[in-house]
Amino acid sequence: MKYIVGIGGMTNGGKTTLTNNLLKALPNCCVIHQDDFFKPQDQIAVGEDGFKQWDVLESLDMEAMLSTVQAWVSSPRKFARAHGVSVRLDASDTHILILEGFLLYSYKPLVDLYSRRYFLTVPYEECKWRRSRRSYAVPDPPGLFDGHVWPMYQKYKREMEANGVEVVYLDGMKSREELFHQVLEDIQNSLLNRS
Ligand SMILES: Nc1ncnc2c1ncn2[C@@H]1O[C@H](COP(=O)(O)OP(=O)(O)O)[C@@H](O)[C@H]1O
Ligand SMILES: O=C(O)c1ccc[n+]([C@@H]2O[C@H](COP(=O)([O-])O)[C@@H](O)[C@H]2O)c1
Ligand SMILES: [Mg+2]
Repeated sequence: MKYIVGIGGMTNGGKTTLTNNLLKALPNCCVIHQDDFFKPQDQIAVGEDGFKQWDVLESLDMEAMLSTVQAWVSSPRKFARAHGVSVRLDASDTHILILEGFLLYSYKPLVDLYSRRYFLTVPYEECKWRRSRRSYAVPDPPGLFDGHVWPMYQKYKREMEANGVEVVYLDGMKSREELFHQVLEDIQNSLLNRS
């Protein structure tokens, strides 16, 4: 069985942290990080607001991300080997792929592939505070959060809801451990129901 999990939601909701914890616990589990598909800086549009438009779908090479997902779908075993993930020979023939990122459910060719879509959120103030403590490959210029990051998050979330994309919302204010156990248990139950 092939099982694709989305760990989506807002920037600094805790997606990467949760994903790394799940990867250690789930057998035959590979990961694809959406952040690895940002286009080079010189291809990022500058908006009327003067900000580089990092937080839009067009800043990501989603075709390349889709090809990577298709490579896993066509042979999870080969994909795992190529990415240094050990495949348990004794385990049942279940293969799991985690897709992790902030715009997972806005790209049409991917949206129906998920077996389960999670969506992490924290309140505005917490998100802004966590973000202010992060250092990205390209540092945030002053005002980026309120001028670009937050409005784009709201826009894509609205669109996702308007399109009726079904997600399981997760409260990113819970502890790392609580979130890990909640999602691990949910995935395990969902896998049992399918087998
Ligand atoms: N459950 C949590 N509670 C408090 N802080 C968290 C939690 N999960 C992650 N963090 C912290 O929040 C920041 C963003 O986490 P990260 O996993 O990188 O988020 P994302 O990938 O969604 O941007 C990091 O400093 C991380 O240590
Ligand atoms: O990773 C990069 O190269 C990169 C370059 C510029 C900006 N980012 C930021 O990365 C954010 C998404 O990652 P994350 O972990 O915060 O969800 C998004 O809000 C972007 O503004 C990321
Ligand atoms: Mg991240």
